[in-house]
Amino acid sequence: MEQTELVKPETLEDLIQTLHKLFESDSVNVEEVQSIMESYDSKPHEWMKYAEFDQYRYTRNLVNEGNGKFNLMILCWGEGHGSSIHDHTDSHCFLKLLQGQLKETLFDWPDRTLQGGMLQRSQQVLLENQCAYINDSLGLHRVENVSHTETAVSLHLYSPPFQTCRTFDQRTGHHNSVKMTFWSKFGERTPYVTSQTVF
Ligand SMILES: N[C@@H](CS(=O)O)C(=O)O
Ligand SMILES: [Fe+2]
Repeated sequence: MEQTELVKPETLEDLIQTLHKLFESDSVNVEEVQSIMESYDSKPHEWMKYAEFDQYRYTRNLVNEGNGKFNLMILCWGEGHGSSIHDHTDSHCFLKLLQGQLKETLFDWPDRTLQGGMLQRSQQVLLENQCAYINDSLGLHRVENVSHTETAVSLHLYSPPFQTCRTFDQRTGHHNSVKMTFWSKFGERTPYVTSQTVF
């Protein structure tokens, strides 16, 4: 895999332009994308306009559609908000902390002989500017803002983009397919739909 000459992105806009370049080719260099995302030092004034919080659950705010190659979005987590255990629909998933901390719990895929619930494999707490990576071949995850006093904001890149994923019941391993919605797109609130994903 050829290495692209990577300059540290000073602004969120620089990061987006660099990501467009990295995704021009059809093969994704995971290490390159992860390091370029990690190298951007979060500046709240650059992403504040996308940061919308909801009282009950984390919000997903679309920032850029990556020339169709990826979706870049900002997720805002109120105190104690967390996701279900879920997959990523065979896409690459990069998760960078812009503010606060998030706990990621990795799970093995449930198998038929599931006794005593899905196997929790590992946990990590992601700190500001750190970037994690997952894809379905690595497993499933649950992501939580476990703080009772601080919110968290994270930057996510999914390639290829996807609109549905599967959530898993930790006790039984049974899964449901869910549609994933955006709270806002490009800084504008999306119209409220009753079938908002409780994700
Ligand atoms: N993959 C989740 C967010 S996460 O942090 O797992 C989503 O796109 O809503
Ligand atoms: Fe996820």
